[in-house]
Order: sequence, then C-alpha cells, then structure tokens
Amino acid sequence: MDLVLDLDGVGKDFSAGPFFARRRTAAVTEVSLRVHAGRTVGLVGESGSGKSTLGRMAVGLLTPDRGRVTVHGQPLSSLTPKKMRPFRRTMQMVFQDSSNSLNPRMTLEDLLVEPFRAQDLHTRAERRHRAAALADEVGLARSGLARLPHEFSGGQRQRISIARALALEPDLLVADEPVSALDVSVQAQILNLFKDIQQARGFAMLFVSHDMAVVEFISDQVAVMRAGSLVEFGSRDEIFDSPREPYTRTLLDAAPSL
Ligand SMILES: Nc1ncnc2c1ncn2[C@@H]1O[C@H](COP(=O)(O)OP(=O)(O)OP(=O)(O)O)[C@@H](O)[C@H]1O
Repeated sequence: MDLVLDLDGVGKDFSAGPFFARRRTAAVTEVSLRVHAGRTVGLVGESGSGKSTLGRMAVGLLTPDRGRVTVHGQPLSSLTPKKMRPFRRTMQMVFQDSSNSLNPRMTLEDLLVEPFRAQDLHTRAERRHRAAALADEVGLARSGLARLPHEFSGGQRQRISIARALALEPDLLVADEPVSALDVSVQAQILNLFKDIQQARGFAMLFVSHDMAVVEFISDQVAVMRAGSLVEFGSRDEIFDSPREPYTRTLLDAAPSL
C-alpha cells in the first residue's frame, strides 16, 4: 500500500512557566507513525498528551525539534519555503473550530473558490464549476451557494470546511477533533461523510479525537498517546478488543458505552 505520511522519531518542545523560571518541556517526545493511502489512523490520548502538536507537525504547520516528517517520500525539512507552498496543497487540516475561521462576509461559492484563487489555479468559470462540484460532494445544496456562513448550521459549516480542505486534492488529511463541537446526531453524519470522501478519493487520514466511540467508528488503526509519547499502536480491533497497555484500558473504561 502507498505510504503517505511517515513520522520518524518526531518531537516538539515548548517553553513553559513564568519568565523567571522558563523551561523547555516536550509536548511530543519522540513519535514514529505511518499512515497509508486510503487508511485512517485514529489518534487518542488524554488532554495535553500531544495529539494536536503531532497533527500540526504532520502537515507542516509546526516544525519538529527532533526527527523527520516525510510526506509521499518528500522530507518536509528539505523543502524551502518557496517549494513548501505548492507542496502544502497535498496536506490539509480540518479543526474542531474550522468553521469559526470562515470569513463571515464570503458566500459559500466564494469560500469554495478561494483555495483555487489562493493557488492561482484554473479560470474563473472552472473555479465556479469546481466549487459547485465540491458543494455536491460534501452534501451541501447548490441553492446555498449564494448564502453566508451564518445562514448554515454548525454541521453544514463543518461540511464547508471539509470541502475547502478537499479542494486542492490532498493526499493527507489531518482532522483534529472535527466533530467534537457538534450534536451527536450531526457527528454521525459528518463521520460518514469523512468515510465516504476517503473512499472516493483515497487520501490518508490522521484523525485526532478524545472520543473513543468516534475513533472506533472511523479508524483502521489506532495510536494511543500519553504525555507526549506513543504508548500503543495497533489495528482498531486489537486496540478495542485486546489492548496491551493498562493506559489504553483506562481510556476505554472511561469512555461512555460504545
Ligand atoms: N503553542 C504552544 N506553546 C506552549 N505550549 C504548548 C503549545 N501548544 C501546545 N502546548 C503544550 O503542549 C502539550 C501538548 O498539547 P497538545 O495540544 O498537543 O495536546 P492534545 O493532546 O492535543 O490536548 P487537547 O486534547 O487538550 O488539545 C500541552 O502541555 C500544551 O500545554
């Protein structure tokens, strides 16, 4: 299978504490992890375990202090800022609060055209054509293309964010708690959408969530993080049916009934 994301011993330190006693602490100590095309790795662990930091390093939004991030054979550290710009298209991220960053004055069509404009791709007519196709793909009615973000529900706004992430045909999608802010019934719809678009497009996905039920539904493999380290990695069934680590068992026991 096609290897898309290869994290090799990556780590990241942050400065913490008051100015007179500042110290560097590791948010991520040293993590190695691979994600293949068409596959989803769920990333779980308690708050502060380093999941978001790892996700940001995977798409090049944060530079690791240790180790190497390779996407489709290309080590990100070897890319100059100029080369990074077109390469960034291949790695996209969807956040819990992505929809808050939608420009409130832009229509749905403008929002879906923007990724093409930013990369200077396609003619104006072609951009509009692609915007409409993206709306279809994520289940937004074309009749809504002239509407503004506040006219959509939270779930629909997350669909808009997903469509924008898909616009440039990424090989890797990092989703950081993308359904955590949504009602449970809407969560299921958005999770199904992630599955459908992955099946259709074949991108690799790293899916960060604190919710074990969500992770069980979406993942092929599961990575468990604790205090910046990877403590367990396995297939979904291994992790959920016969976890080796007591910490993984604690997470499962703490989860509401699956
Ligand atoms: N920009 C930053 N500056 C300083 N410290 C940071 C920064 N980002 C994260 N940290 C710290 O790094 C550690 C890991 O944070 P991270 O957000 O990656 O964890 P997480 O598992 O995603 O947690 P959560 O589920 O709460 O988001 C935490 O101790 C956090 O306080």
